[in-house]
Amino acid sequence: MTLLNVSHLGVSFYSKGKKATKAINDIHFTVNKGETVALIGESGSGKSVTSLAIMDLLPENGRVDSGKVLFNDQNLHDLSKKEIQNIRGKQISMIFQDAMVSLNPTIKIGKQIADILRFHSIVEKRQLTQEVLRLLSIVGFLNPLDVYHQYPGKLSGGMKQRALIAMAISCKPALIIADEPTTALDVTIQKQILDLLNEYKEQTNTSILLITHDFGIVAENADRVIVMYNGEIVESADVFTLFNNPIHSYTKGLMNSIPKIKEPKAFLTTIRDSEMENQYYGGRQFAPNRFISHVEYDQRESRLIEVDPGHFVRFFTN
Ligand SMILES: Nc1ncnc2c1ncn2[C@@H]1O[C@H](COP(=O)(O)OP(=O)(O)OP(=O)(O)O)[C@@H](O)[C@H]1O
Repeated sequence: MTLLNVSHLGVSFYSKGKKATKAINDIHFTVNKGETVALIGESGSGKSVTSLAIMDLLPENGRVDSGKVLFNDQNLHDLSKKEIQNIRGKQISMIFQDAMVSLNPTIKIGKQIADILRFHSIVEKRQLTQEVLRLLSIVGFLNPLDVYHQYPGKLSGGMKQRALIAMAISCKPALIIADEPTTALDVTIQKQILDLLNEYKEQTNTSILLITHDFGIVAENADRVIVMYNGEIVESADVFTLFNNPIHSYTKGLMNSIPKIKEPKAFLTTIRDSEMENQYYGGRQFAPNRFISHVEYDQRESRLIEVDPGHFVRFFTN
């Protein structure tokens, strides 16, 4: 059952005296109930702008110039400020990479979680503390009372992410948008945090939109994958299909740039031009690709074409 339906979403940024710049174009995907969908792409590909546009949280100079975001069949962009505020945090919550952006350093953890519960009237006042302690223990704190009375600055990176997850799940949201939730953490803690999110998802049938640049994280956590490049979706499929049969040359290049333990480091993180050379599939030319100039690209049309059931690839159509 579809929970989130993003259709033909486009966002541009405007700055005085300059031409508007398109950050994302024709973004089109769904998230079903209980599903984890990963948005993956290099830095600047438009992952964060997509999630901010969904939540109506774009910076002032950013504007949605096309498309719709249906959440439970309701277009979020038709709602008043107050209505969308009620959905944010309660039905859709966000976890960001940098916990200190979301946690107020001057307020104790327990009060910050209690404030959310109070804002959305989730439990009665006399049950607030008990509920906060319950949430802190769900996210793995063995000493919830100590954490309740801590300021965020006293917690390690992993503990801060746990506290953020406690905040994110406090209102039992239907959808969690996790934007690089573990990028700042070391690998062991990263796994613990993602396992925690997955466990919660399994138990509650919550949906997750996971934003990452890490194919390893995608392989272990996502049901479906959307590959973004230069503000557009270039390929999307279920995780098994994408890993076993990537089609777009950009997806292949991105996969080959995953660090391999035995290769020298200098070789690892760039997508080699040779991997982008095969520009055609079944007689159709991939769009976009780095062998085509901006000018030519602007003059041509492209769209996602379903090459196999549920497997979409972007090709030029003219
Ligand atoms: N406030 C802004 N003003 C102008 N352009 C912006 C603004 N925020 C983002 N952009 C542009 O939108 C495009 C997409 O950026 P976005 O942050 O979504 O990329 P990303 O894939 O999330 O990258 P990262 O992984 O580095 O966060 C980029 O070209 C970026 O320069």
